[in-house]
Amino acid sequence: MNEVSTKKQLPTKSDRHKLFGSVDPGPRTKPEEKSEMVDLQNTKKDFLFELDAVGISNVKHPVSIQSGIAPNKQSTIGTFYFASTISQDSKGTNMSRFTEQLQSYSQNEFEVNIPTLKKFVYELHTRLNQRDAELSVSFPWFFERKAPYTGQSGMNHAEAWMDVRYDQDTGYDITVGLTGKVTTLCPCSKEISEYSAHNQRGNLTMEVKLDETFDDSKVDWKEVLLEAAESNASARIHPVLKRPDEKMVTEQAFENPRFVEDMVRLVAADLYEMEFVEKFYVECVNEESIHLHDAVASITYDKMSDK
Ligand SMILES: Nc1nc2c(ncn2[C@@H]2O[C@H](COP(=O)(O)OP(=O)(O)OP(=O)(O)O)[C@@H](O)[C@H]2O)c(=O)[nH]1
Repeated sequence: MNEVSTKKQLPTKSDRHKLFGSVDPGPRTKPEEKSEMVDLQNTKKDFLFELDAVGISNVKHPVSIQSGIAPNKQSTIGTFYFASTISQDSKGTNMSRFTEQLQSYSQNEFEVNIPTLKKFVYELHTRLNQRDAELSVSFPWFFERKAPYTGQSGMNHAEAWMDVRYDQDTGYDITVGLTGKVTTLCPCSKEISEYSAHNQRGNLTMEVKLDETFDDSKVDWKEVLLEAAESNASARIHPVLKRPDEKMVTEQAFENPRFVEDMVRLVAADLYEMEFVEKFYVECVNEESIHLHDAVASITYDKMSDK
């Protein structure tokens, strides 16, 4: 017996598009050459207010970073924000210039470090014809971590970011930050219980304004901030722990109980002692294991005015 073919005979692709609502192009009345197009963005009038910032955000781009901890050079994904102020008499910024500028840095691997980002924002302010320009980039930073007893290693990561501004009147302003995770063991629980103590994963966020002499080819600020968080915690977090390691971190956490307030104050003290830090913000958010909610504490401190 012959098989009956059941294959559908479909309309052509262009007929299918029409079937689903596509229409032929209408008459063309507006110019297609750039030189003849209206340039709304560059209209000059009194537009009522100057704006603090106009730009683009959530721009993903591959970048490379240097790290004080292995792997010392790594590729990662940067999420960028670019902006500048605009004057009261400018209708809009030229948004294509932000991504044009980014593309000009991507020809060779875009290594995000302080000198490169300073050069980037300086050129951006010139390209935009504005008195300032700002760039923020955040990225996952990976670092090798060895287990405390067996030395078995694995890869941890933290979220890091850099914010670099240039203003032709005031110069550069550089802020860096990091959110790292730590173990915290509750001091209250330890104190009141016959045995054990609940503990949680703490998210430590530090943001610092760097002084202008800071040289990121000599000091890795990511490593320094991570150490400030971890060295003050109940215990560090590890990707690989064998039993002798687990025993060590469990006992270490019990020997070093911390409230969120303790974490913030201890990390603040470390940042206060760092010569290259001018201002800082520290926040600890503990994902409580005995609650559905988190415990939080934070501090903002300006070392220049000592408050
Ligand atoms: N200012 C402004 N631009 C927008 C907005 N939304 C989209 N655009 C952008 O407008 C851009 C095109 O404008 P411009 O960058 O000024 O283009 P252009 O005038 O050809 O650029 P230049 O040659 O550098 O002057 C596109 O990249 C769009 O992303 C908005 O809300 N405000």
